[in-house]
Amino acid sequence: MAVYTEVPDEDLAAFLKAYDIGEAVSFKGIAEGVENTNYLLVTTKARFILTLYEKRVNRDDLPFFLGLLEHLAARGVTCPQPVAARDGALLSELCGRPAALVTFLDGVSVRRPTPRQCAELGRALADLHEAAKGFELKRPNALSVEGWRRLAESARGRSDAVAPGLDALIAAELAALGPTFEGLALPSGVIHADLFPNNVFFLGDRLSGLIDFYFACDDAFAYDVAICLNAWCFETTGEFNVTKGRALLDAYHAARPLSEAETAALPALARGAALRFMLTRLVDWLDTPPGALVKKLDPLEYLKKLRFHQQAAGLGDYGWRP
Ligand SMILES: Nc1ncnc2c1ncn2[C@@H]1O[C@H](COP(=O)(O)OP(=O)(O)OP(=O)(O)O)[C@@H](O)[C@H]1O
Ligand SMILES: N[C@@H](CCO)C(=O)O
Repeated sequence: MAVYTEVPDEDLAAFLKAYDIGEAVSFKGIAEGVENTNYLLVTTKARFILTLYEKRVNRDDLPFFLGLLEHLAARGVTCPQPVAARDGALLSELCGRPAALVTFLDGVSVRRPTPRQCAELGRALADLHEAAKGFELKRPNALSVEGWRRLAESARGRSDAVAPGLDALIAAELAALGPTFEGLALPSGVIHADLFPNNVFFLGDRLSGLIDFYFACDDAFAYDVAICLNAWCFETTGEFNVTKGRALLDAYHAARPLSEAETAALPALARGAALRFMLTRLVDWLDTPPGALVKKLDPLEYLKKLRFHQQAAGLGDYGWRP
């Protein structure tokens, strides 16, 4: 579930008065997602997604996210477009939360992507990196090394209950990866930073849209590639699928060639990306009260990926060469 905030009918009606989007025909909470509250709103004119921004989204970041969607849509990326109220505002307030309406995208997300779909994703990621160039707002990555250290601190003394030895492993990874990440000087710009299969829509094998830009930030493009390798190219059994990895990297590289420095950094970036998602999942796992109506994501899935990257000797283990 991700309906943290129930919107009473009268509040919705008052909210909609500010928009010129027709009369509401239906309004339903969307079960998927873990971060924000999302509703599907159908009006006499079109379908929309109404998002109420919850705990992890900082209100000050919303102009970045909504402005980015406008910038990308104007450059041919199929992503939700913010809908302005009559007074031109993209951001509003509903039930005490910041709220925005965006356009509805057609398509379905896939659970087990095929190599063909990994290739589509690779190309779309490269196009996204190119299209975001020139976006004037900046947002540092709050979940880079400093963020990992904060998460590790919050889990310290509790993580061994999730997996024996996890506290020590996290400390060792931070010591090994921290300086590497802080010293990276790779081509950077706006990255999505959470482009998991549930945030990508397909119509058949054709990628039809990208959603959920609420972790987007300025960071190394190759780090975004590494996040996607983790999210798209491992099997549910925990093995890295070299065919999917090759498909994703070939397609990305064809659209935005990776430099030598970027390719050399990929294994370390993938290891850092695995640590990042393991940590956010771990802290959510530890802090979510039993019985809370939210789907907890398994930190151990990312521990397995992290172990794969720890043992990888180089790009050869990913089955790819530029
Ligand atoms: N513009 C859109 N068009 C169509 N469906 C959408 C759109 N935005 C969101 N959805 C639907 O709502 C669901 C949740 O959205 P989203 O992924 O943005 O939520 P979230 O809480 O930020 O999730 P998470 O961070 O866990 O991925 C999506 O899986 C999708 O089904
Ligand atoms: N994509 C994230 C959750 C949403 O931010 C994960 O799978 O851990």
